[in-house]
Amino acid sequence: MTPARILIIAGSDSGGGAGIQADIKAVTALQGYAMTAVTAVTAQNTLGVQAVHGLPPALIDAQIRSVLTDIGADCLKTGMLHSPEVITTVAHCIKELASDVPLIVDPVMVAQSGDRLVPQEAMQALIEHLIPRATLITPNIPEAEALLGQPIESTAGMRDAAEQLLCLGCKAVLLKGGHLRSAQLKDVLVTDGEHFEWIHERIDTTSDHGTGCTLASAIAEGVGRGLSLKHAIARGQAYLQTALREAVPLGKGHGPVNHLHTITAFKTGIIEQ
Ligand SMILES: Nc1ncnc2c1ncn2[C@@H]1O[C@H](COP(=O)(O)OP(=O)(O)O)[C@@H](O)[C@H]1O
Ligand SMILES: Cc1ncc(COP(=O)(O)O)c(N)n1
Repeated sequence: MTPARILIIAGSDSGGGAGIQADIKAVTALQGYAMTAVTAVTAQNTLGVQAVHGLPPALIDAQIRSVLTDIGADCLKTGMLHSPEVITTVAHCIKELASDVPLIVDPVMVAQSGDRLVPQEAMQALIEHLIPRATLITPNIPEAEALLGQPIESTAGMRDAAEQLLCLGCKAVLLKGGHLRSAQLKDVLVTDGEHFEWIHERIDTTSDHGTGCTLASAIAEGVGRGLSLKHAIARGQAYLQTALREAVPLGKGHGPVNHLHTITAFKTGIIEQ
């Protein structure tokens, strides 16, 4: 089977739990082919973000161009885009080279640790240049609040907020409710004419670093292999929930999920452990 070609445009997490590293693991574990345009390098671990260095827009453009003019892509996924210039560069480049390719935008702003990764002014550029082109945006609650400029205080307000986000011009919104302190977690999908909800029991774990990146990349792999959006999200959710349940504690803070739980060859003894 030819794997789905997924181009990930996002930042690096030295700790390996979020960002590009989580994206590559999720796409690979789901049998897709992961390619990357690195936007920024972060010094980051399970405790927080110690340093951020954004790469020049021209180098980001060159990476996207290099991949798309040779290998091509079945789905694009964006994560940390650290400045308005980076956002306009990415938007122009994919308009020129991949105008028909589905685009999943994860509007990353803040790491799980609470450290800011993207300045507030980048939000406006995202609204103007990238969100109207998106097949799906996947904000968490703080990101949705920043995009809308209003608070979302309970799961009851999530559908209304997702519908308002849809008015920004994307084709669909998956609003993730992990940050609401509820026992049950709700994620809401709104498209033009359709509304759907996923409800999960909250797993009691500190291994929740990179959940948003992992979910968006798993969805990108599903869309890239030709699944419907709803099917790709359901499959991505199933993958992430098992990755949360099977996580092994690493580090002193918020550790990574277990991205590689899909690999059963070790368990069956086909490959020596
Ligand atoms: N402790 C948990 N138990 C079960 N699902 C979780 C848990 N934490 C996060 N999730 C799921 O992970 C996904 C992303 O979570 P969220 O925290 O809302 O976004 P982000 O990781 O982008 O901050 C959502 O589908 C959410 O339901
Ligand atoms: C480079 C990079 N990109 C994105 C995130 C968001 O991760 P989380 O899913 O923990 O909010 C991160 N911590 N680092």
